[in-house]
Amino acid sequence: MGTAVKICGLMNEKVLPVIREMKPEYAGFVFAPSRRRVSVATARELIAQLPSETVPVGVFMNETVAAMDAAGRQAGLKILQLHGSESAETCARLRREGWLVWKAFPITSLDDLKNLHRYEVDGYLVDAAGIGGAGGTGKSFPWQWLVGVPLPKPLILAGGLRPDNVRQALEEVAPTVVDVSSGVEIRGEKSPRQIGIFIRKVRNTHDE
Ligand SMILES: O=C(O)c1ccccc1NCC(=O)[C@H](O)[C@H](O)COP(=O)(O)O
Repeated sequence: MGTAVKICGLMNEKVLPVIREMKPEYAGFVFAPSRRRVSVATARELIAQLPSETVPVGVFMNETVAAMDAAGRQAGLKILQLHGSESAETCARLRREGWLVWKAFPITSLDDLKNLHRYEVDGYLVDAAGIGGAGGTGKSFPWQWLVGVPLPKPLILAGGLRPDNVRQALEEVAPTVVDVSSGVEIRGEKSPRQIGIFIRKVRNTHDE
């Protein structure tokens, strides 16, 4: 199986044709404070139009279990991605409620990689560190830090990925999923063309 793709920060219907054509494995909806934040109602409308192959992921930062559970049910999410300082116990509670949980870890040094082992979750997302741990910065951390380090799986690589560097990331890190937001935007808006190019690069179906 090849590496899966998550296109994060979907906000409106303009991207739906390319999502329906390319069928990325995951689509992300940001509920955390962000310029990409969507309401539960908007997410619900977009999620209802995703192809069946694309799993909807909700991105939260430091929300209560009750708020995430309610938003997740209303919007029709399948995976909750926790991008703040949520504890291992918060993740465990959500899993007991039946949610699949991806925990995001901002990586600023090799030491940060030790945090992954403190959690038992369904995905370990390593990302560059934005303010308060926020993602969607378009910045990357040195992926070489991941090479040869035993890490729990599935591993989701995020932060500063673009169509022109994603093949290198795949070769160096071989993650389970690559997660992109800024790298498929033009002037702050998701670009259907860049989304298509990115997914083709990952699937190695682009013209060299
Ligand atoms: O995307 C955001 O604006 C965001 C805000 C707050 C917390 C998380 C956020 N995004 C999470 C993601 O999964 C992004 O895809 C990931 O951080 C990669 O972003 P980018 O470097 O822009 O590709």
